[in-house]
Amino acid sequence: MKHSKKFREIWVSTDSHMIANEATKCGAKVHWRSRMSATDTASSLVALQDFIKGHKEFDRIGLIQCTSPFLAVKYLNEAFEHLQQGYDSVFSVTREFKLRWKENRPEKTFVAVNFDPARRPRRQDWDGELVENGMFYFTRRHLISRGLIQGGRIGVVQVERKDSLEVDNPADLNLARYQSGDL
Ligand SMILES: CC(=O)N[C@H]1[C@H]([C@H](O)[C@H](O)CO)O[C@](O)(C(=O)O)C[C@@H]1O
Repeated sequence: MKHSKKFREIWVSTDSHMIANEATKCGAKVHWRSRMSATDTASSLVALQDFIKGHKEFDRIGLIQCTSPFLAVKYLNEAFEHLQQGYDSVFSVTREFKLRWKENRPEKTFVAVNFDPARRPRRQDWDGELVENGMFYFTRRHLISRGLIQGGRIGVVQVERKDSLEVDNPADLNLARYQSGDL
């Protein structure tokens, strides 16, 4: 984020003194989360709503999730270009080539969701699908106030598969360590 030199201010939203200390050491400002937005089940939207309540000065806000360790400046630069072109919200996605199936209950039968089994696509013949990878979300204050992270004119930044890992459990953390050469 710092290396992109595009942010007016960088804030870390937390209720932890340890994280706040680290943030300050790195030159970020600290937003102390309200109790309601610092629970295990609070969504990012709730955290954003909590942030804008205390910071009326920002119209555009970028939420960078620390669970995406392979964030790169090139992706942020692309997001900024989109914002300059007039997009209201821009978020990160990865192109996936997954054939998805849905379970019918209670019959326990299955139907294809995103392809026709009679005409199974090959990756090479298919554009695939854009899937959120949780790396970042740029948005506007008025959208957050309305309970939206994505809205208005919506744009995306495509992140390479190798950079799109999201850490959600200990196995992901091991993978991230392995990928970054820490293991
Ligand atoms: C901005 C946003 O909505 N963040 C949400 C993310 C993203 O949906 C996910 O990272 C996309 O891959 O998921 C959670 O962490 C989750 O479900 O555990 C909840 C969090 O509120």
